[in-house]
Amino acid sequence: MHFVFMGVSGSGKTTVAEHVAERLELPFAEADVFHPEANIRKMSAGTPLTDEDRRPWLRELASWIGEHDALGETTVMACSALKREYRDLLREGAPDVHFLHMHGPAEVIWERIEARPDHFMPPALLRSQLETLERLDPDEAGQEFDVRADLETLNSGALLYVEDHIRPAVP
Ligand SMILES: Nc1ncnc2c1ncn2[C@@H]1O[C@H](COP(=O)(O)OP(=O)(O)OP(=O)(O)O)[C@@H](O)[C@H]1O
Ligand SMILES: O=C(O)[C@H](O)[C@@H](O)[C@H](O)[C@H](O)CO
Repeated sequence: MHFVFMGVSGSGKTTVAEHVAERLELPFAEADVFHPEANIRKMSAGTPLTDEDRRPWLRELASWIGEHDALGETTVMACSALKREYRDLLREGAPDVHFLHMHGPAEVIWERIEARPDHFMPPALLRSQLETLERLDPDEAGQEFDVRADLETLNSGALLYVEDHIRPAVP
C-alpha cells in the first residue's frame, strides 16, 4: 500500500506528507529530489515541464515505489502527479497507490508560494500547474483535502485517511 500526496506547487503536499511519514515511521520520498538537473534548471527559469520531461522522472518514482512494494513496505511520497496519465505511470510501480490531493483556490496557494523562501519554483509557474492539473477520477483510490484548512486539520485528516487504508505488509 502506497500513499502519494499530490497537488500543484505550494499546495502543501510535502509538509503534510512528511508529517504522516514521520508519525507512522514510513519510508518517504520527496519527488523533487528525483528530478534530473535539466528539469530543475527548466523550472527555475520559469519554463513548465512537458510530458516528455516528466515521464522518465515518473518512471523512476514508480521504480522507487516498486522496490519498497517488493519488500512488503508501505510508503509515503510527495509528488505533483498532476495528470491521470502521470498517476497511471506511478501505479505501474505497484497497483495499490492512494492519492491524497491537496486542492484549493489558486489565491490561497499563490500566497503560500510567495511567502516561501529559498525554493526553486517561481510563483509564475503555478498557472501552468493549475492548467495541467486533472483531479482524481472516480475510479482512482484517494481523497481530496481542502488546503484552506489549517495545517493541524490537514495533518490529522491525512493521518486518519492513511491509518484507515493501511494494510499490514504481506510477509
Ligand atoms: N494548510 C496550510 N496552512 C498554512 N500554511 C501552509 C499550509 N499548507 C502548506 N503551508 C505552507 O505553504 C508552503 C508550501 O507548502 P509545501 O512546500 O508543503 O507545498 P508543496 O506542494 O510541497 O510545494 P512544492 O511542490 O512546490 O514543493 C510551505 O511554506 C508550507 O509551510
Ligand atoms: O510536475 C512538475 O511540474 C513538478 O514536479 C513540479 O510540481 C515541481 O517539482 C514542484 O511542484 C516544485 O516543488
